Amino acid sequence: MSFQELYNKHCKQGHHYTYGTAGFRAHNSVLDTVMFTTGIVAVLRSIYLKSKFVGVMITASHNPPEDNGVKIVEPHGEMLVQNWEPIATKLANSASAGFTQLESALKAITDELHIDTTQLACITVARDSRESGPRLLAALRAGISVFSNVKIVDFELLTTPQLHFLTHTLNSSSSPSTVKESAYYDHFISMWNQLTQLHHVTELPFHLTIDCANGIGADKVKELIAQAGSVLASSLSTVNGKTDTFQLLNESCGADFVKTNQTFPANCSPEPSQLYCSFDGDADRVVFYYMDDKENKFHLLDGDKIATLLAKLLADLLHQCGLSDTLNLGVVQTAYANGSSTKYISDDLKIPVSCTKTGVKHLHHEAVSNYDIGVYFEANGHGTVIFSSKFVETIDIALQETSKTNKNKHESLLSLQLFSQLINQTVGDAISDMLAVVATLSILKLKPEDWDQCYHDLPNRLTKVIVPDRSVFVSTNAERQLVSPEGLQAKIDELVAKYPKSRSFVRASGTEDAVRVYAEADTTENAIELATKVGEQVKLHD
Ligand SMILES: CC(=O)N[C@H]1[C@@H](OP(=O)(O)O)O[C@H](CO)[C@@H](O)[C@@H]1O
Ligand SMILES: [Mg+2]
Repeated sequence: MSFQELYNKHCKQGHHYTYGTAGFRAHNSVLDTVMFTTGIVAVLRSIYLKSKFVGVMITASHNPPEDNGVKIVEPHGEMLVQNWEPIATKLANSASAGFTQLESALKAITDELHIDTTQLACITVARDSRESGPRLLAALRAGISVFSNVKIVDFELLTTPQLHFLTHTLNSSSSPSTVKESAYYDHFISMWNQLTQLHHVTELPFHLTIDCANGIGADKVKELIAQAGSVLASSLSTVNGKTDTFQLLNESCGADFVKTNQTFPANCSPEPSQLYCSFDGDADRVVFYYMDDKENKFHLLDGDKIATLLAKLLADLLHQCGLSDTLNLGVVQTAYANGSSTKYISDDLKIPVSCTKTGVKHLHHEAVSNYDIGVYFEANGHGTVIFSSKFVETIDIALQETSKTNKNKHESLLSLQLFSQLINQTVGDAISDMLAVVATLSILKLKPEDWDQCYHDLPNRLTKVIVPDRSVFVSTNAERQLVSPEGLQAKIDELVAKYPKSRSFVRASGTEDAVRVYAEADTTENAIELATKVGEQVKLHD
């Protein structure tokens, strides 16, 4: 089919698209056009990067089942570079205006970036378990097929982090055609086995129940457990694993549900002191929780608690190897991190903390730019740890120089090395993060309550306000202050001054048509009251 025939078959006019916090996301019925143009963008990006594999993931993560979305993965597994987001947006909105507009926008981009569209493009694609996935994949493939010299590796159903990992693996491999999904399980199981054997872990200090949000993570974590040894198989079980009942995706379960409602998901019968975790719809985020044995209350162990647990272990290991002054460790958070966690990291752990804008692409960038070991997590459980090339070289050399007779140092160096590979460094990964947390708790012999003791969360509230035009809410200072609408920040400051230990900020969501209000204070009542009052001010200023 010609370019125009493909366009006519898959594209509709009239919808306005924006590449948001995590790519394009909307109701599936309006997404065919943007799938088509994202196929084109991925081809251009691959050619621009000299035929490296570029990934395209079709998912809408924690959104409702009828939504879907698409995001582009860079060759080494990062999110699409930010200066290409306007290109993706421009092509989508040109296609939405008409075929001639799309054709001329494409020509302008290829001319400006000197892209020769006859060169080879290499693309990896995958989708989550949503019902609209196959139809949207067809639109994406149609966009890719506008170009004649393309190699596509279709991994079919994957979690988002699996696609990131496999795209990176393909680009690093001397024989890409041999890279299969199994490379993911082989790698993480091998690292888990080596790390836990080094520390003589023969059983976990708890049973872990994994809520899979009825999403793609269910099939994939079951595959991992089936292939892993008996330690995991005997201590891990899954609930909410119905990937084939589309309408159940994220329904009363999953990381977003648990974090927002601060309660157990459906189909989970909690037992005191056992550990639980929830994935989101595409398994790139995870939160943990448990029920205490005194009051049988729900306790959330969110992204902040994960970050502090991992940062503490890594800081201790660095100290044991005598490398604390050579390799710098830092934690990256967003404004949504609980104030108590930030205080604990800087005052008690004495580890530097930075704050960035919402969205893992921002945290990742900050971690890579500043630290040899960069621990970054959003409070909602998105995150990972990245390790610099200096870290890799330093540990390699130290391992060669340290004799095995210096058992403690040798073991700490090896632990750091294995840990850096047990974590999926390309992007936050619910499965890999879960393994890292479980390994840490098992090595340190911590029960859920012990982990929770490091600091106590300040009571907080996150709410949404629907406004006619969220684009008027412009923020600065890592989204902690508003510059527009005029006068609103002063009102927020006035309100915050009235509550002890309080903090509040407002920002436009990048994934939903809403403005988010966050508030924390000394008591739950005060946090709720502050969030409500700030929300009222937002409504007055829209
Ligand atoms: C407060 C919050 O949780 N925001 C989420 C949400 O972004 P918003 O831009 O706030 O809609 O979705 C993002 C993508 O999944 C995630 O990275 C981010 O943390
Ligand atoms: Mg997700």
